[in-house]
Amino acid sequence: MDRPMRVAAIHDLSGFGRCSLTVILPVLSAMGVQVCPVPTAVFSTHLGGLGEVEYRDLTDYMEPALEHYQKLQIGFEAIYSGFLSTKEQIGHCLRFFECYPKALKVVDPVMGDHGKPYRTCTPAIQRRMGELVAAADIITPNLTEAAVLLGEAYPFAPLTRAQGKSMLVRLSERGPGQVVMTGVKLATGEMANIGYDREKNAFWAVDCDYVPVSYPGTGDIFASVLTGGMLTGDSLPMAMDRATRFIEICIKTTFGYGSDTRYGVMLESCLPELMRRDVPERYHIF
Ligand SMILES: Nc1ncnc2c1ncn2[C@@H]1O[C@H](COP(=O)(O)OP(=O)(O)O)[C@@H](O)[C@H]1O
Ligand SMILES: Cc1ncc(COP(=O)(O)O)c(C=O)c1O
Repeated sequence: MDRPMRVAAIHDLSGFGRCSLTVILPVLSAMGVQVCPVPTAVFSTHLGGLGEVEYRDLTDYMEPALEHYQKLQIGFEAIYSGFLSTKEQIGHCLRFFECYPKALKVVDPVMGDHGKPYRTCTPAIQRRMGELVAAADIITPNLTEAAVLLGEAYPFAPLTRAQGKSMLVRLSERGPGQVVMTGVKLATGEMANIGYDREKNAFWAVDCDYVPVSYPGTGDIFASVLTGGMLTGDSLPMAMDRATRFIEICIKTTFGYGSDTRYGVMLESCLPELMRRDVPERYHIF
């Protein structure tokens, strides 16, 4: 190949606060993957507690941008979607999928956290997100999003291994051959990222060294490192492990400095870690 792997990244652009395209671009570039951002909206900051946000919707931009790429015969090895603010944007993501049938289709179904949908995530978006998930190869819901996709109540109690596996399998039955659930509290007391590969009939877990603080953008960093790993030769558990370990470094660094949590993790100091490409070995069979 005469160029790096290339990803169309369909997400919002939050200017301040280190989430969505603001972290996805540097993460994938550091991993040697070219990103073509397809912004769905521009926000002055993310929506997590930084006051009245200045906002421009870009739903109308998505289809013409796709047509332009098609006209130029630009190839993409992956189409990766995240935070979507209107149900029409989900239709545009599906068009990207149709136009690039060979691309790896990664859907981070950003809809909520801690048992609650985000205020922008209307019932219509929740319904259509199911269609996008059905067309995906890999999905990366947190536990809240997994429950929404399955139409179940959020499980407040820690999950047993059997419950975790059952959720992974049932999500995979909706379409995607690989499912990774993030931030799962297990009955063993661990917090883990758990994954399932339907074709290989394999279940994986990577334990997280939990830090008692929450930052915006960690889900986006997780899914982008996972995507970068999958495009550059990692197996699913290796990519899960790489993503988990990298966020852990970002979180510990940021927590150590005691920075305002609303400003996100100190990605800039941690990016060199992603370039090392050591072989992950902390994952285990779930
Ligand atoms: N406080 C934390 N301590 C350790 N790891 C964390 C913490 N917060 C997030 N992570 C890591 O980042 C991943 C994604 O974060 P999560 O909060 O689950 O995503 P989302 O932002 O989509 O809800 C987690 O699965 C975990 O690996
Ligand atoms: C505008 C916007 N995009 C994306 C995200 C996703 O962030 P996370 O990676 O924490 O799920 C958020 C969360 O605050 C957000 O407000």
